Amino acid sequence: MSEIHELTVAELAAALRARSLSAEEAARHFLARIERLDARLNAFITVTAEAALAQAREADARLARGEGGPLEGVPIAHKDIFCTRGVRTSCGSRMLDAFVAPYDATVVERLRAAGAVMLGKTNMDEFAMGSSNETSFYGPVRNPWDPERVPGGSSGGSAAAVAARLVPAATGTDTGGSIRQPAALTGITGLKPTYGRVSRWGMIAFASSLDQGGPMARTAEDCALLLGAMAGFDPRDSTSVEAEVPDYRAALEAPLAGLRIGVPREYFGEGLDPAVAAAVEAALRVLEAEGARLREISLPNSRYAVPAYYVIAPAEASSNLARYDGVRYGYRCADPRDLEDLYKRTRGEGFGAEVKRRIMIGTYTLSAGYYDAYYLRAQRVRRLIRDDFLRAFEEVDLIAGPTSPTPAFRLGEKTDDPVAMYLSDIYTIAVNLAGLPAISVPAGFAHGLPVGLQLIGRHFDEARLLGAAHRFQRITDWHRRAPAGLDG
Ligand SMILES: NC(=O)C[C@H](N)C(=O)O
Repeated sequence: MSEIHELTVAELAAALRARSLSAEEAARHFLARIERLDARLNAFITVTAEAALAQAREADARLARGEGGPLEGVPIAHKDIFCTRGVRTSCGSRMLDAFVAPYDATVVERLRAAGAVMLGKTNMDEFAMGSSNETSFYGPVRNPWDPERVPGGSSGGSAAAVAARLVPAATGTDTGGSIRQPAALTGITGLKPTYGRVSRWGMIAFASSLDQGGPMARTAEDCALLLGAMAGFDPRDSTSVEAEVPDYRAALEAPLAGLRIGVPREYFGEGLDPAVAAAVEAALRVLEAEGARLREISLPNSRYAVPAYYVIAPAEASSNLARYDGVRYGYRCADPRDLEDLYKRTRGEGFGAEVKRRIMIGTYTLSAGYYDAYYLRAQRVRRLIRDDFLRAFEEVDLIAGPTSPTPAFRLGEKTDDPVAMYLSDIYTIAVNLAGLPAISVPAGFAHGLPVGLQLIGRHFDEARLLGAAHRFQRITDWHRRAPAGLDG
């Protein structure tokens, strides 16, 4: 058997079920790796070693009785945006540095019920606002492929942990690209499900009409396994959809032959690194050689996606983050003079610069006199963007293009230029505005750094997305490449 940390979730689950490996052994192996390597990466905010070993022993007992769920004994990590009962849930912010969640998020509960063992909580941009993990109160995460570079964000800790084989899979959330962009920049696979597919209950809110949790792992097959456990209706989330959860794993072997793939002209324009374009084009040729039929399409409103998002997401954020007032829970400033002083200093000291910027933008665009000019117009643009996709999906089954316009950039490179940072999500944001599912799959290298191919599907067509990604991974080995130098 190969080294434990080289096994995929599917392989680990099979080895555990066959009892050629115990859940306790697996947990100890990954915990030791985290202990040895994470000081360099900063991928974890909290490691829950003792609880993990206790969960692993329970999994072993169930496996010994021939019981247990599909992920029984498989170690995972949760982005620190998911509430975990009795465990700090910081959302990457000083505001929640001391917050211990009183309950588990639905995603946490479901993965636990499927048998997964939680090793800890991963680092992230503060309140998921960022594309580089540099806005975290706990410091930046480093990219395992090059420690001078960012892993992407906001689920950068989950991405780095999976890429460095500190854990075989992790959860992430994606509001404008936060699963797919870090997956692309670290050479792993990440799926953003359809809005409403996965419950947002217990997932700390950033922009509620866009936020969606999803799996991050090395392979599409593993993402299928995780999504199967995470997805489904939840009466506690009014936006979760009452639609049956298909057997994603069973749908993996659907052939690529005959699949109609649209390639948007707008995704290959200005700002795209030519080396990234070359890798993505080569990946498209691979799909074509397998029988997929490529055709150029147009998504004419693409260029309005980033501006519309940066009106809508901050507006929702300013409303969601109003709850952090020093009264109910979270950070409270010392010795407030009166209520106003309590509010001002709590929020002034508890939030970082990027979060404050978004709260101010959102408050501005929602204020009387500006609401129609900004918020309402952005909502109309959102509809046009969604219509572009729906029209395209009358002619094609999937849409393919780059996930990110560049590979991983250097730490500090974009921190003084928010617009440059926001443009990292130029190909991912429209998908959230339209509520569609999309996956990023490793598709080669540019300047020695991983490149992601993005596949976008129709609403609730995750099975087809995962199938196409899986077939691609059967004939390529980009997803098997591991960053060098970590174990040296
Ligand atoms: N949360 C996300 O999906 C990331 C996006 N870059 C943002 O800062 O809003």
